[in-house]
Amino acid sequence: MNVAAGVAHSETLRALAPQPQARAANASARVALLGTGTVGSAVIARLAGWRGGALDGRVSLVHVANSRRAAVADAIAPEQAVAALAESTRASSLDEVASALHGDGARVVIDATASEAVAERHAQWLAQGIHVVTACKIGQGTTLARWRAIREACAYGGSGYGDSATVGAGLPLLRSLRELQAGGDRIHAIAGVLSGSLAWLFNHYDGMRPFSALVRQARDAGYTEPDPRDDLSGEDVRRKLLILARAAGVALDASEVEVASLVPPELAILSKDSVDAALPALDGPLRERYAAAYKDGAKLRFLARLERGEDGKVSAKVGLESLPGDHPLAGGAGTDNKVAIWSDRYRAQPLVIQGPGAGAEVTAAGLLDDVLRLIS
Ligand SMILES: NC(=O)C1=CN([C@@H]2O[C@H](COP(=O)(O)OP(=O)(O)OC[C@H]3O[C@@H](n4cnc5c(N)ncnc54)[C@H](O)[C@@H]3O)[C@@H](O)[C@H]2O)C=CC1
Ligand SMILES: N[C@@H](CC=O)C(=O)O
Repeated sequence: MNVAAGVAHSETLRALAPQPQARAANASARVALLGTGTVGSAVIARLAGWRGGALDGRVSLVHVANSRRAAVADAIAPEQAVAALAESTRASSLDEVASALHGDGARVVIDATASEAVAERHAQWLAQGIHVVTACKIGQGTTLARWRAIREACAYGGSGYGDSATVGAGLPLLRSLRELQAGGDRIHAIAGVLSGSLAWLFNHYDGMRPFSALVRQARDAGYTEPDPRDDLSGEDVRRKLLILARAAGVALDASEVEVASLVPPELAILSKDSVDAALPALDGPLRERYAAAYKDGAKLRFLARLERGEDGKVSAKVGLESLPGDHPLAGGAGTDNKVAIWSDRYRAQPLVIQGPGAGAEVTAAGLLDDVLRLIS
């Protein structure tokens, strides 16, 4: 187990980095938005809502793309972005993002996709001095090599990585972990509900309505991943736990997280298009889990746990647990994430952070907060 790998040679890299291009102080930041689905559309709507207010003019949308098309212009009015994209005949190409951003002002890519191909580019953009703000966890929450490449590219390019939306949909989780450590604390343990969709499902499931019907409802409300099996399998929570662990100084590998999936094998093997019809495969096993918990007066909660012993040994696991009804982590409503953090100063009573952990609007707000922080 590697602990506290951190950013070994970031200082050296920063010294070698090209000086960021001088940019006009009053220029709007140039922003490329990748993804116009649930989260990307909410980013566009929030930008449109800035019109006429204090934040008007802080950013210019210069590139808006989904997986098929892109609209590129010197300033795309957010109100026109959806129509501009629909009318565009330009094919979406990740190769064109950096050139579209060229010009005065800070440059930012907002990743509102769930795309491996986009995540693979994060480090390249960062190394070019382009800030990356992401809702997608595939950048920092998969391999250690990619996580390290992102850290090193930030140091090299003098750029920033906005990741608040990757865990807790913008809740001040990563920020708090970083601030505790900046103040000299060592993080001892983290435990809690990290999935907004699974929180919503287990807050609503009463053993009567089929669990699969609730999964469809959570998907339609925009809480699940594009493929809800990414939530139900625990993979999304594993990624979030990896992001938290790495931010807490634990260079955890994905294989070191024990994951108990809720997806039965017959559902796991299907193509994405066949998933909806097969969701009822979830119903029987979850009815049984619910009945057993109910008999004991317990509540089902999908939890992530990370513990670091004094000797540096780390254990990490993700899965459904049956908690006593009055357990502190059993509380919350809707899509609430609820996360307890133990550190040097919070030894006996943890710091607890709770709030909505999924949904387009909170996620878009988290992304744009990061953009504003990075360009100011
Ligand atoms: N829905 C939520 O509550 C939250 C979602 N997230 C993350 O936000 C991301 C987006 O989620 P949704 O909006 O729900 O997904 P979605 O499936 O609604 O939208 C994804 C968008 O990405 C686009 N896309 C895919 N590949 C692309 C490429 N190469 N270039 C440009 N665009 C590309 C698609 O065309 C689509 O417009 C995911 O990574 C998810 O984990 C994070 C926090 C909360
Ligand atoms: N699908 C995710 C969305 C936010 O990251 C979740 O359910 O938490």
